Amino acid sequence: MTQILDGKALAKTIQAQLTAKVHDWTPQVGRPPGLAVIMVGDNPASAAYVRNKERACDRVGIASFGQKLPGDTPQAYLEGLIAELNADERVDGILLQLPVPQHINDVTLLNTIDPNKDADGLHPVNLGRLVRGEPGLRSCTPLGVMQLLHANGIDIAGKQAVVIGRSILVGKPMALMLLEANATVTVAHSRTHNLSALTRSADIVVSAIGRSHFLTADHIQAGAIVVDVGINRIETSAGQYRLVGDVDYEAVSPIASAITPVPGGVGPMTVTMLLHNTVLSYCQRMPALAHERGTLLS
Ligand SMILES: Nc1nc(=O)c2c([nH]1)NC[C@@H]1CN(c3ccc(C(=O)N[C@@H](CCC(=O)O)C(=O)O)cc3)C=[N+]21
Ligand SMILES: [Mg+2]
Repeated sequence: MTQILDGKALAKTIQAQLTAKVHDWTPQVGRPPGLAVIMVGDNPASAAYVRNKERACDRVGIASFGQKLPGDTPQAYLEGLIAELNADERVDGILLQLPVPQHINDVTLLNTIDPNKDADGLHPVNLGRLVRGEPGLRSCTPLGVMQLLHANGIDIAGKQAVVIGRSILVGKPMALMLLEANATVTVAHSRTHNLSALTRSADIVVSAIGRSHFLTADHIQAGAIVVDVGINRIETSAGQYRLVGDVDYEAVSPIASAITPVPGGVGPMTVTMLLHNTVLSYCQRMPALAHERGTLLS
């Protein structure tokens, strides 16, 4: 029997734990944790994600300081806004929703976010902490994948893991987290030769490429663990949109020993780890909660 790695269910459990802690801590601190999501332009997929994130904040008791800005907002305005949010005591987490419009330099902006409020874990300081194996804020999607594997009792140490995709948001931090958990990690990407031979030798395959039905039965060895980070919208024959991952689920799931569905796998975990990072940052910034640090995901 293939184990379905149910991200929706785990997200619900972790969000309930976070809710209880936020409920206890808000009176102690005198304010709830706060998250500011900055969205520039009106990409409909981004708008849907941002709405999801705000609804999840509401459920958990995190205050939202969302900013939806027009697509022609100047770089200097965004730098000023981030400086304000860095200085705002009510804000524990800041996230710049990606992608941003062409005229915006996202790297420059991400580098101006206070590393201790960097809810996405994309600041060089937090990436450096991850490389060194130090505690810090970590990229939400790979952190969510690690939680999902851990909560389902999947042993990582000594396994061959192949991560497909090398983005700074997913592929690179994913490889580092698997390495930290003692996997033997290979990072594959669009220039990799003979990908299917490589993935067929893997015990764990994480796909983060963004192409629907890319990973087929030919790519997977029997008993492998398959994690699908892809979020692709495809048009159905009825003219509607359906969310699918990178993995041909029907073909791959009978071969795998464990697999994440899309939707309901990695996506809900990403949102939950964003909430987690915001609460972690709150905990680390508030002296009243000093004794609680390190208890969050245990
Ligand atoms: N700075 C930044 N950080 C991000 O973490 C970030 C980003 N920019 N830009 C876009 C991607 C995408 N992303 C998702 C979050 C939740 C779901 C999610 O909740 N998915 C649900 C379904 C959602 C639906 O039905 O539309 C699921 O898979 O079950 C998906 C994708 C975060 N991203
Ligand atoms: Mg890539």
